[in-house]
Amino acid sequence: MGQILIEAFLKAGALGTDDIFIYNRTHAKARQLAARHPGIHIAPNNRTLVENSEIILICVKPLEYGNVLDDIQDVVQPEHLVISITSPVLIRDIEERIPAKVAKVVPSITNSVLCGAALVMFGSRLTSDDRKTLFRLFRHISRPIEINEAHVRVSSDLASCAPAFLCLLMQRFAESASDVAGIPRETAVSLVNEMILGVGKLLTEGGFSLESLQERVAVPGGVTRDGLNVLDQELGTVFQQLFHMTQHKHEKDLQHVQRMFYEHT
Ligand SMILES: NC(=O)C1=CN([C@@H]2O[C@H](COP(=O)(O)OP(=O)(O)OC[C@H]3O[C@@H](n4cnc5c(N)ncnc54)[C@H](OP(=O)(O)O)[C@@H]3O)[C@@H](O)[C@H]2O)C=CC1
Repeated sequence: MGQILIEAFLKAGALGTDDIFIYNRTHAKARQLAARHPGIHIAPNNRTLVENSEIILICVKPLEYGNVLDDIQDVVQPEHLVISITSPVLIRDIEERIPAKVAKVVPSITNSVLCGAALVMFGSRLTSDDRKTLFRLFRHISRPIEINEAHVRVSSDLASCAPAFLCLLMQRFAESASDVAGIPRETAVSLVNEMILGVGKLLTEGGFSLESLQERVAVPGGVTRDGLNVLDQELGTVFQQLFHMTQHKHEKDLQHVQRMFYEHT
């Protein structure tokens, strides 16, 4: 995600390569990224990165947060803006460990094409100017939407996991078309891909809502209306089950991450 975010900010012209310092545990990965974007600075460690930066994005897996905060806690200052991109590490737990202003922004792979939402949550130390700075930065690559941290899991499901969920649904959709009606799979996939792009535009730029688009396409007694009825009946509680699973996993992850996190204090 760190790489995706850097490349999105560069693509959008929000930052120049000279503005960016990176550090990665496996140094070769940082070198590869810097080689692709000459001008990016490679820091030798997390401490030096912080000493050279105003805004710091932590893009490691949840269980690595403790290590990164250990690395930086002596050098990070109250004026630094530290942004976490992970759901199960709570803002208040980071604030307890470092004196910086802390925010959480959960991006989505859709941000790599400068689309989709970024979920924004503010810690207690950000001023209104800091909030504007953060929104301005992420507006270059996404539609930043402020959410309550208590809803981070379900919001991430909808904004960040959903590209994968939707691709599975669309894959099944195309495969079934091929199985039942004999259309070549590649043709079915191309039709579905183009349709999804069009639906995205209709919902974001075309003035349609989820409901009004269904109404617009489905005429009473027509095949779309019958298709909607089949979907309505057969989908049952599948999405409720999905969200129960992610909520349950989030609770377990929170407990696990918090245990690991406080082992570092
Ligand atoms: N994947 C997604 O779509 C999304 C992910 N996220 C969040 O982003 C975070 C990262 O996920 P993702 O990019 O998929 O994970 P990856 O494992 O692909 O990337 C994590 C990177 O962090 C590096 N790293 C680990 N420990 C340290 C350390 N102590 N100091 C410096 N670098 C370190 C790893 O280096 P090494 O090469 O040595 O392993 C690796 O390159 C997660 O917390 C996830 O929840 C948020 C939104 C969407």
